[in-house]
Amino acid sequence: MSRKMNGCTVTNGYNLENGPCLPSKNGFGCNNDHSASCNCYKRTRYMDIDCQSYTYEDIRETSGFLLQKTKYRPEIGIICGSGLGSLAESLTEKQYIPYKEVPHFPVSTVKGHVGQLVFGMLQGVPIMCMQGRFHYYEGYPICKCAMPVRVMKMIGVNYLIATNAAGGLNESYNVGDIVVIKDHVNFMGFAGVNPLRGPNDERFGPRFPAVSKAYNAELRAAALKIGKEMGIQNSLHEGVYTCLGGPNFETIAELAAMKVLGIDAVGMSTVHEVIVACHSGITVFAFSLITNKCLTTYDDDDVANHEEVMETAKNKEDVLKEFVSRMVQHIQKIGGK
Ligand SMILES: O=P(O)(O)O[C@H]1O[C@H](CO)[C@@H](O)[C@H]1O
Ligand code: HPA
Repeated sequence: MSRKMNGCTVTNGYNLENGPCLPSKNGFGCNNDHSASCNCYKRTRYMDIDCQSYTYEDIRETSGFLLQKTKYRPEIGIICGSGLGSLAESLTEKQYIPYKEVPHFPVSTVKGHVGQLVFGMLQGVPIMCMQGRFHYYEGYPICKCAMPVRVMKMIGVNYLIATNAAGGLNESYNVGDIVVIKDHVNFMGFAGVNPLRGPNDERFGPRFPAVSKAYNAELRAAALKIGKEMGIQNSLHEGVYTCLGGPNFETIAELAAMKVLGIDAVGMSTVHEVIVACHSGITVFAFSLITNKCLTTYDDDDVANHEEVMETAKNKEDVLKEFVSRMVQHIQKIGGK
């Protein structure tokens, strides 16, 4: 079926001459004629509709905009998971920048993800915090979900603290526990859904990055030590996380399969951010808050739901703020500013 979109004829979502026809970006990058001189054309001519990566220049435009807007020059970035936006509230001298004001940025559509950047100080350290992240199930291509990590890097961020809400599949986990992520299984990547898919611009990182050490060992060890100091060692674990496409929670059979594969915590985020961080040379620390137990038998009366996820996150707010704050202090000690 053909129709007109942004001045070009689109057939089943494609402008047959120039590749997918992107909506106007409010003057950023697209001049709407979709000719060879148009960034939309340049960005998409080699790619299919699911892989409209941002160019280096796009990311420079976004980071340039932010650097102009804020006096902060953070080396540490934090991504707040579902219901964990309050982590950003620990910052002092806060400056809020809504995503909708930032060129090229997606907007948040999920309950529990405010949709703004928060710049400020934590433990005397400048921080850039995402109060709201992007998930594949929202309809964004996976490279778009991970794009803010490239922006962080260009702003000067060298350490990423990625947080998420996750279901606990490991039977020893309880609701409210913290899992320091030591590794992930990229299920979506098995099917080719990877934020690095598409032409590689070496200025972002190498074509074939190693991700076997994605979750920094020194920071993981520090987190376990901090947990001990806080007296939460019995509810603190190290484990393997996986990201599924969502938005539905998992079936019993899917969970049974994942258990066999050694997965401890199940979510719908983080992996794409960590891959892009790793690609761009950012040191990663990530953890899950276990917001619900994965239900693995057919006779369970309960079912997973987002309200429970949000409620658990709210209940653990204070301990998580303390945990993150101590991690920031540690990172500053070992080299972050
Ligand atoms: O991973 P975060 O963003 O913390 O959110 C998790 O919680 C939501 C489901 O309740 C999903 O978005 C899942 O990914
Ligand atoms: N499954 C997937 N994602 C989640 C869950 C879950 O049980 N809890 C929070 N995010």
